[in-house]
Amino acid sequence: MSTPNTEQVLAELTRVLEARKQNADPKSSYVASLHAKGLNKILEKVGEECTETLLAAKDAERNGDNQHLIMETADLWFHSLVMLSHLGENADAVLNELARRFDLSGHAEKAARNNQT
Ligand SMILES: N=c1c2ncn([C@@H]3O[C@H](COP(=O)(O)OP(=O)(O)OP(=O)(O)O)[C@@H](O)[C@H]3O)c2ncn1[C@@H]1O[C@H](COP(=O)(O)O)[C@@H](O)[C@H]1O
Repeated sequence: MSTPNTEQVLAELTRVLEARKQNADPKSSYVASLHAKGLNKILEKVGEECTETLLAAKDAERNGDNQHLIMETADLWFHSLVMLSHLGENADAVLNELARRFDLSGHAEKAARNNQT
């Protein structure tokens, strides 16, 4: 099987996450078990994975091996997608927001945000 592209991976994961949220038994599905435990548990996992990712990045800088960092970042992305799903959103909303920012400098975007407040 060829390596799936970014769009295919996010689309398939989004489909599976939605199906697990709707139909799955928390005893057999980790995703369903997170939804059953509620938002605070999901946020706890996002926070944990965020910290683990930061530590893995520092290790990667020290030892030149990015493999652990990639695993931790995958955990962080996955739990962030479960968080979005729990709140009725999905990866498309984030991808659309990133697409909206194409060709917009980070400095200009930040200035526009500050002018809104
Ligand atoms: N991508 C993932 C994925 N990444 C990480 N994880 C799980 O996330 C958990 C977090 O890791 P931890 O080491 O923090 O787990 P833990 O210590 O057991 O967790 P806690 O006791 O602290 O809650 C592990 O159980 C991982 O297996 C994932 N679980 C599921 N998926 C995807 O979601 C789909 C649906 O999963 P199920 O709902 O389990 O069928 C799967 O087919 C995958 O595509």
